[in-house]
Amino acid sequence: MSRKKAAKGRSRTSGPTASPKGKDSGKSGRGTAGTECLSNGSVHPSRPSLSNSGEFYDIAFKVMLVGDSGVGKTCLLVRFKDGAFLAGSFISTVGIDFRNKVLSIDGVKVKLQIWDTAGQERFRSVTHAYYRDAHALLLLYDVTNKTSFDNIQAWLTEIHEYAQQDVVLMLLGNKADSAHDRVVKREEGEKLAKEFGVPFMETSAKSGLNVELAFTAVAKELKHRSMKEPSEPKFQLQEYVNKEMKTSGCCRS
Ligand SMILES: Nc1nc2c(ncn2[C@@H]2O[C@H](COP(=O)(O)OP(=O)(O)OP(=O)(O)O)[C@@H](O)[C@H]2O)c(=O)[nH]1
Ligand SMILES: [Mg+2]
Repeated sequence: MSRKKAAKGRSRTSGPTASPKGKDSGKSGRGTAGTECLSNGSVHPSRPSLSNSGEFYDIAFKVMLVGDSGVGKTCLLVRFKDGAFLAGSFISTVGIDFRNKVLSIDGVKVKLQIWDTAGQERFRSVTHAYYRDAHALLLLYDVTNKTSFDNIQAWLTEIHEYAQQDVVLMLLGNKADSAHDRVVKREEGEKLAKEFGVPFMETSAKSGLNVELAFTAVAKELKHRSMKEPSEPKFQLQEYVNKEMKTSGCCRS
């Protein structure tokens, strides 16, 4: 539905042509009446639109989950969307999928269309096509997997190559619940994020730690960017996250 509208407004290039296999992808046409495209590509209706799940929303954005295979992208999305954890055997994502969720941000209904990408190398060319359409990227590593952390720099290079220049980016160290298996300290994540000027926090799809916060923070940033009055101060994503964040450690809350 709004995907095509949003893609039209992109400053660099058009959106992906591959047909998504997300839950709501089959239904289209509703929710586009009365919409206008902002220069940043968000769909900003002049009156509320109806999402395919039947919820009204005022503004819509695309968020993409990226990172190595197995870091927990699908689990993070399922936790956020359904409040559940996908325990048991790991089923690697094939290609790309999306789910929608409408959040209420400062009285505005913000629809996030969240794209869950496959982390496996063989699907990279598929996911590259979707980067340019994303308003925000959540880049994940797994705190129990050093390689996934070491690969963050390569992911950032890829993001700079394929995503919009002004894309909202956040680094997430997932599986923070796995204290015994942890090999990447929170401080290492913080240091890397600072080096690249990216907001950071640790999450757990298993316990739910900071999952809602990660998506809410991104939604707030996107909403502020597109609806902010010129006199309003810029939204400080990392500051907001620091204030709201819960940590997995013993001593910070
Ligand atoms: N302990 C713990 N395990 C997790 C967490 N998130 C995911 N997992 C486990 O990690 C494995 C991989 O999770 P997925 O969400 O499927 O990983 P993915 O990043 O989507 O992987 P691809 O689809 O291959 O890119 C699964 O066995 C999950 O149960 C978490 O926060 N904590
Ligand atoms: Mg997956």
